[in-house]
Amino acid sequence: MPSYKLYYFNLRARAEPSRLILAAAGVDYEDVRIKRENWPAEKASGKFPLGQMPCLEVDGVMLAQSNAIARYLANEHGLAGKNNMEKARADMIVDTMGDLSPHLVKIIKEQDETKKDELKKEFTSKTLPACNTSLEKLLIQNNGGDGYFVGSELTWADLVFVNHVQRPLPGPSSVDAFPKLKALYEKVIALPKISEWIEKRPKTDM
Ligand SMILES: N[C@@H](CCC(=O)N[C@@H](CS)C(=O)NCC(=O)O)C(=O)O
Repeated sequence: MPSYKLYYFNLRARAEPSRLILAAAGVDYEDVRIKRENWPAEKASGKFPLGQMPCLEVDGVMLAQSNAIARYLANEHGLAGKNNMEKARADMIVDTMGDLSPHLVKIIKEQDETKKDELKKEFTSKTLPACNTSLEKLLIQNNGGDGYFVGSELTWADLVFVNHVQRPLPGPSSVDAFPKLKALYEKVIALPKISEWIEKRPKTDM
């Protein structure tokens, strides 16, 4: 088993899918959480290939880009899908959630509180429900929506979905109106390795 070091800020955000994958796989790793005040020096050190985090160090080799890292870990630990079609469906579901990122970044970066509230309202009333509608449709295409997103076993798409539901905006109730998604969320967070990680992980705002 390689030695893994996962570098990020003390946040769930872009690193949490990889942490959930490592938890589901029962793999040991070093969860390195760099303090904001130390980041400029770390960034300037040249250690991080793109000058950004998350990064995963695998036996001394650095990988950047959160989705590339998560997909690599999923492939390594049997959570990517059983064949290329399953893998492509898992990617499709992950990318569907990834389409929300620019909206979230815009909200986080907005300094004007009135504009921020407007963006949040737009996100919670339109953007997020549209995404969840698409996700539920994709879920129902597999086993009528009563299993996992892909095939017959847990994949990283289900774990990225857990992080999607637990996003700080608009809060953990975002799938209440989507019964199949809600049932999937509850099933995945109840898996022993996942519930253990959620219980013990550092408590952060996002
Ligand atoms: N597309 C990249 C984006 C990475 C990214 O934006 N990282 C931010 C934190 S979420 C960062 O490192 N910011 C500090 C900086 O750019 O100096 C990914 O998904 O990993």
